[in-house]
Amino acid sequence: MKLEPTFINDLVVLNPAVFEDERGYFFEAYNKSKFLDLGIAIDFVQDNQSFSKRGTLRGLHYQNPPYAQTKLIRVLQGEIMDVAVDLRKDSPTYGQQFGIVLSAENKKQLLVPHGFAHGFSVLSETAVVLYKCDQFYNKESEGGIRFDDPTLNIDWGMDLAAAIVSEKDLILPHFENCNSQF
Ligand SMILES: Cc1cn([C@H]2C[C@H](O)[C@@H](COP(=O)(O)OP(=O)(O)O[C@H]3O[C@H](C)C(=O)[C@H](O)[C@H]3O)O2)c(=O)[nH]c1=O
Repeated sequence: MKLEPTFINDLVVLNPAVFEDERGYFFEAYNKSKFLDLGIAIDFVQDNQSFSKRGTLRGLHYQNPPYAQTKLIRVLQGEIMDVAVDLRKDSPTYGQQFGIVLSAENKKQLLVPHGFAHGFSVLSETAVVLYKCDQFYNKESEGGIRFDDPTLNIDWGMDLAAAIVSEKDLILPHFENCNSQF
């Protein structure tokens, strides 16, 4: 497992050691001891999995403290544009975003710490996304930002006019009005 820092502190990409042979491949997606060796001391408590059709856009979501979540995101099938936005008010990269293509093919994982809004768009026919969380779901603490916020101007890698978005996500506030408490 190799850790690839990004320009945003604590937001990192993880690249697994993949063992391939004539049968296919094997890799350790999570190993607590190896994560500790990389300086990542996280106790995950919940695994989430979602299936989405091409053009689906989920997010941007976060949970406010004390239910803030670190998420370790990977793609089991298909390809997504995964995006995290830094909401930490004291961060030098506050309001800045990082996007990366995660796919079953590249096997990359994105570790999104507390203090970020997270979302993804589906670039393949379908996508199965699995993400580990270090805090349980808490609906009351949920917050979010519109995926098409003009200030963030996120490139989701797709035509937003055709985005498949939940009712809930269509009424999320803009960045400047979000209720983030980080
Ligand atoms: C997140 C979550 C949801 N639910 C229930 C609540 C709803 O009845 C149903 C669908 O939830 P929602 O529409 O919020 O699912 P997504 O839009 O995929 O939400 C996720 O989207 C982006 C990508 C994220 O990063 C968040 O982890 C998460 O908010 O599952 C649960 O029971 N447990 C959970 O942890």
